[in-house]
Amino acid sequence: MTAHIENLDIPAGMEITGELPDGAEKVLTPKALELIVDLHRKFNGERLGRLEARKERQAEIAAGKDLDFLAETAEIRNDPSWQVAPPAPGLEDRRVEVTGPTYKKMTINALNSGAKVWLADQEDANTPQWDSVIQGQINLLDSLNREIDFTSPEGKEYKLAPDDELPTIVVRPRGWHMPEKHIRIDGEETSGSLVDFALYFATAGQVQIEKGRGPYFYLAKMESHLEARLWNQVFEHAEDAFGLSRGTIRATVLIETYPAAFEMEEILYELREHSAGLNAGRWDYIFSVIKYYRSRGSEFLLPDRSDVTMTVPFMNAYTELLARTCHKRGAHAIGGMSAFVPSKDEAANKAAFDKVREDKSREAGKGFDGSWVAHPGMVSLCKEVFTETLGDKPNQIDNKREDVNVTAADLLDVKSTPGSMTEAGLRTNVSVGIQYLRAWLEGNGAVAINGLMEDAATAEISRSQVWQWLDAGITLDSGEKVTKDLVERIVAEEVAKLPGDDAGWKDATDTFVSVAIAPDYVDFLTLPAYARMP
Ligand SMILES: CC(=O)SCCNC(=O)CCNC(=O)[C@H](O)C(C)(C)COP(=O)(O)OP(=O)(O)OC[C@H]1O[C@@H](n2cnc3c(N)ncnc32)[C@H](O)[C@@H]1OP(=O)(O)O
Ligand SMILES: O=CC(=O)O
Repeated sequence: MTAHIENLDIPAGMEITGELPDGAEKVLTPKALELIVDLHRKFNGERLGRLEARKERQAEIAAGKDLDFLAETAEIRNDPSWQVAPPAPGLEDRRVEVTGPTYKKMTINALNSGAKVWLADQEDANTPQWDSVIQGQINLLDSLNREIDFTSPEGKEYKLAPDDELPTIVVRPRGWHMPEKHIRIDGEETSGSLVDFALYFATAGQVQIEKGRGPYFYLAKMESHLEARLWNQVFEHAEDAFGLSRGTIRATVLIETYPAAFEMEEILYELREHSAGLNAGRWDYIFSVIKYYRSRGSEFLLPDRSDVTMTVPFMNAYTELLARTCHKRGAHAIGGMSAFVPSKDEAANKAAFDKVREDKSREAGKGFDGSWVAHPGMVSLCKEVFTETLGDKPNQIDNKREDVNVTAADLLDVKSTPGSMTEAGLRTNVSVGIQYLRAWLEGNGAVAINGLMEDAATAEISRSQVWQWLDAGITLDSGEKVTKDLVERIVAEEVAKLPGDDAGWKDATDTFVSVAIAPDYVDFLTLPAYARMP
């Protein structure tokens, strides 16, 4: 690590703190830094306003109002005339998308995976550790310039496949809620979203344009079409600032919050010139369902995390509506993440592949145009399954799914979810949550635990479920009522089972307990965790 800050051309009003990795000047260019300043001054106030609006909506739900399709935007939904832009170059065929963080080795492995798209993640599979934020941008730029290679400590060499075999890169910046504490402007903390967007857009994004593709993004955790409008304004501003034509930037929006499921059409509409469709972000969606209805009693209590599958009524309804909405508007519908990853154990490996096959087949049958896998080992399987449905066609946007008629009541039908609330489920939530948080605090945003990919979204489910069960004082299958004492006892017992001494688990345990047991629900566990990060 070398501090290069004194060598950077830092615009007036900007302050950068924290050490920088070698090569940082390649991405912290004057144009990129000026864009960050510009975007911050123009849009940060609105971003903070949108975050306040989230709190107001949450308070309305807590007071008994239900989410519903918006009356004020009915005209947009009822207007059959509008469509989103046709797919941009490199985004026509998205039958398999591999996701993963932008660490150097994983960048090369993801790009060599044979997927059609790589979701280069600066969000849930990553941590906002300052070094990772900047190094990830360097890796993206270096890979486009074919200046990336890696040698493992064991001497294994990693090199990029030829250009025409590489997937299209789609970057997922941090969500609107995350700050970037190492860059301040006019004395104010900046937005992680705007920093990630601007650094990529101004550097690697411009190389993408030269190569005939573009700066493409996945937009995470949005809660309303007004948040999508804000992104659209950011895109227009950036395109104008760089003299680019409208629609050069493209964005696929993750529908992964409960309120956003009621505004899918409006979100497509707001971004229509920049839209590259929607994705069914299932894990964050479950987290958001718990978050929004956490205090609304037994109708909104979810059973064990493992019981909340894609076939339960409220999850089925949301994915049906997503496929229908996208295809009605000429947009791609992209499926979500099956969390099963390959295993060295033969039986577990077969079970993982069977589960992923089943999941991807169901999505292809619903009309999705492609889907996500968490691991390069699953790329061929997903490609094969979607090809069974798509054949040579790049997508199935022509499958309009006019048979789908999902109502607000269907989306809200949480009470029909079969399953039970068990002590084993509580223990898993505690153990997995703490193990994940330790990895996160040490700078690793995604890990495999018990054969499942765990990232920030799945950890949010675990800690939210503990909070909800405790708040509701539910009785477990064991006959025990969930109380603060019980959770604390289970935390101690589960930590004792983990390898190493308890001291090594202290930060993660404290963070978990602070969000799982606190009387006031914390909106994102990554916020207190980020506060613990240097
Ligand atoms: C809810 C959501 O938001 S989902 C999207 C966000 N989440 C993600 O993107 C998770 C992505 N997946 C991962 O990070 C990883 O697959 C993990 C952490 C779950 C498992 O990783 P590992 O424990 O390294 O798995 P494993 O040992 O089987 O990996 C085998 C090889 O594949 C590589 N690999 C595994 N997953 C990925 C990936 N997603 N991208 C690139 N390379 C990968 C590993 O680096 C390793 O490479 P090597 O053999 O050259 O050393
Ligand atoms: O971001 C994806 C999800 O499933 O959550």
